[in-house]
Amino acid sequence: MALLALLPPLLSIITTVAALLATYIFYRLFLYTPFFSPLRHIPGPPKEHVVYGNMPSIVREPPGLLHTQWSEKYGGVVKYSGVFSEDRLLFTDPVALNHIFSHAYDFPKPQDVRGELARILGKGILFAEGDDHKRQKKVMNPAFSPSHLRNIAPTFFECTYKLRDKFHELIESSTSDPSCFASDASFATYESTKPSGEIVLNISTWLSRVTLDVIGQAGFGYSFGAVEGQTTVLAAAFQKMFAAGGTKKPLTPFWITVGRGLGKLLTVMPVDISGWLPIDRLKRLKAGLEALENESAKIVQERKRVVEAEGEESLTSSKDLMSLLLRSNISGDPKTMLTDAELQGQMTTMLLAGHETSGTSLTWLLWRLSQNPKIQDRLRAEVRAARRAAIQAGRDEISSDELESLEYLDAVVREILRLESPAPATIRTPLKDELIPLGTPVLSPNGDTLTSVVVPAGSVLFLSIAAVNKSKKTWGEDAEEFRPERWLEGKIEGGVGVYSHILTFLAGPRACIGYKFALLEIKTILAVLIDDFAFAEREPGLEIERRSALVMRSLVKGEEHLGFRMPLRMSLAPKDDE
Ligand code: HEM
Repeated sequence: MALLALLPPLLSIITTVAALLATYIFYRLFLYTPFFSPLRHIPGPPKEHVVYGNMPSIVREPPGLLHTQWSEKYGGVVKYSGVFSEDRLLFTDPVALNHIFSHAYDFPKPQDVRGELARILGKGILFAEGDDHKRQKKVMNPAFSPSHLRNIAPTFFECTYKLRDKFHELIESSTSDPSCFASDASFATYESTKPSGEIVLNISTWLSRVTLDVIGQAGFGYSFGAVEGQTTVLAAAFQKMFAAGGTKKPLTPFWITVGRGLGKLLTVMPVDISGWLPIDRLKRLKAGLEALENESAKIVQERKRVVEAEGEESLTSSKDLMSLLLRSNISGDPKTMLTDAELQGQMTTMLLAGHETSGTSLTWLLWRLSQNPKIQDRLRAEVRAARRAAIQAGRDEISSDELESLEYLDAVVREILRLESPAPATIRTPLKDELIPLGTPVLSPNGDTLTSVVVPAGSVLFLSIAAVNKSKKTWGEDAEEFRPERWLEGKIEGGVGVYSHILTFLAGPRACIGYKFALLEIKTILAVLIDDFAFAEREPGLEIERRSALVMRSLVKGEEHLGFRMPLRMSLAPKDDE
């Protein structure tokens, strides 16, 4: 009876809450953005969908395309709608971007985009914020200095030689990869008609393996043996994660909305409930991350044990980044020392940040070269001339400094990093209301000229790397073309970034700490491979699609169901006198 008496007031509370919620949703969806949002004066495309905002066309088009088009049409700051009609600000104006990146600590990554990765990498530099980040960066900087990179350059060559030898073995035994073809029948046709000395390989798998070996060896003195086909616990963890991190189907606005809602929920929950959710992808990601965390902890502990048993000298002969970190941690100021958890966080961070990024850059690069035999020839001639000079000087190989001085190699690498940035964008949110200056004013919908914009605390700022790197204003009408020669034609004006006017490695205190490592790694792998091998498309004009899955991956158009791949024809490169 008593319970029954409670029913009417309970019902009335539920009705009131539901009515308030409905009113709030109506206000957010229909009234807030056009009439009350402080961002309503910023130009941008009309909202397409009441719940999904502009997401339907963003997911329909190739990654970054709409952001590039919007910034061309509306200017360096554009307002568009995300899921739940959340206002998003797209910034491409170089002055605005410099302001945001140079005040990096006032514009951290939003909590919900940090997601699951941050749970494991939380103690590493990528997700550290404020003073923690400054302290970690100070300890880590020496490990990425040019002099230290010179020391680890031989490791880059050693790992690449293993890949080169493997490719020779596969060409000699005429072993193509059947998974590069749409069907058994098309593989059989290729096998029966192929020119002698040619094979087809999924180049992205091999480049992913070699960059894993490089970061394992140069980063931690750890041998993944990925090119040789070994399966270590760490390599298996990676495999799990990247299988989980990518989806061959484009995400629909509905699933993006669910994903964002879930991300927000997970960040506000006091306990980690992600393992209980019946989502296979999340479970695999979590299992991979946990294995990664456990193995990293073991490696760090083993290193520390050796240092404790044998003294600091045990590190002197080791050239990997972790040894250097341990050394600067021991000899540095105790106040700035990294904790064990932070050391381990750096290891998982570098494995994640420094492996597939370089691997996919190389994949896109070999694809572009496969379409451009003339660029391949010019690059090969430059590398061979440098090798001949090194051999005449009594050395086996070109030095890292000589590699750095090769102009055309440098132009090719800059061009691929401009055009095919592994990360297409990043997101930031201001901690407090901010006034962001614009280098070029934009016109608001009511005709006012805006020379700066006020962004309230908590706004979502979408910083499109792709749009900046392909801006016609900076790069000219052929901005979308792969044309390394542009880097040899004189001074480039405009753009923004820590490296070469491009945003690929971002800018300011939160720019990629490993970018010089990545440049040397990419140049080494490319120089070794291009000297020995020639690359061509599987079929002339084969269409390749881009899909953003942690990094920008490749799919063959019409064969998307077969997963991320980059099938290329490979043969021995002609000798100089041929
Ligand atoms: C082509 C290769 C690479 C690209 C395009 C790249 C790009 C980036 C980008 C865009 C960020 C900033 C992410 C954000 O804050 O939203 C970043 C951060 C970072 N990268 Fe790289 N990266 C590459 C290779 C590497 C390598 C080889 C390493 C390590 C050996 C590395 C280590 C890091 C670390 C530790 C951070 C965090 C820096 C911080 O927050 O202060 N990266 N990278």
